[in-house]
Amino acid sequence: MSAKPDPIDMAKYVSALRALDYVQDGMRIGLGTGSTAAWMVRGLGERVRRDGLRVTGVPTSSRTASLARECGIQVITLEDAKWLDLTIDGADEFDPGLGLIKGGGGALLQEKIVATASDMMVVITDSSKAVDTLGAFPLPVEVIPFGWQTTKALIEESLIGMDVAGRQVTLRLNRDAPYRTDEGNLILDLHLRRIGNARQLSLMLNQIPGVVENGLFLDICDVLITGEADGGVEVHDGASGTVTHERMEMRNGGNIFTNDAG
Ligand SMILES: O=C[C@H](O)[C@H](O)[C@H](O)COP(=O)(O)O
Repeated sequence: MSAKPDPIDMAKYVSALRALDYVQDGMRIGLGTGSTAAWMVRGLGERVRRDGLRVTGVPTSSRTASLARECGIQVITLEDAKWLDLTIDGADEFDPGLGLIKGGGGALLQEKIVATASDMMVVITDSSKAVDTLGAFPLPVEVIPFGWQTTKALIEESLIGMDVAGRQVTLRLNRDAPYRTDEGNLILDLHLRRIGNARQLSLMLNQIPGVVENGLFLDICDVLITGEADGGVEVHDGASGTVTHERMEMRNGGNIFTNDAG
């Protein structure tokens, strides 16, 4: 890192660097998408270049693929890798049970496929994304373009029976045009405000013809790392339920964090 980032970026950087402790030589790693995951990709690239770490990466978006290559990480497809040791990715929102909303950057489909094909998923976040109940962040749903307005109407109708606090559904735009995912699909954002039963909602959404996938990641995250701008980091292990607090000490004028666990 050449310049000190702003506090939110610092928190993202801290969590990303802590997540690299899970990386071992020879691993096949799912590379997430978004600003937090980008710090992880840069950090991983540094270890490849500096330490000779040998890993292969399966990116979850074309953006991450470009960044990984720039950083000197060997990129392979999921078809070639077939199964992964570890995925490290960000999230838009997380609850105390490690349920997530993802897809704010439009990469939820590849992210869910890659995370599900991994022995372990480590999620890197900052505390601004913590919620008691999911739903404050609009839930992204990827739909195919064919008949998308019908799909949207079916989603709206199905939401009537759901335990949610809002029911507005909007088409995601990129400037004035519909946003397109890497797969050429569209994103509908569901403004639900509070999701009472995430599991039921996820099942309902994925049963609607035209829906490809939704951004609820349930029972997928194994470890959630929450960074703070001052170098503090909380590591929540889903399997054991333990939550540990550590401190990443800055060295070299804030350019390198090391883990002085305490
Ligand atoms: O589609 C995007 C991904 O789900 C991201 O992981 C998520 O939006 C978090 O992104 P960021 O780290 O930029 O907040």
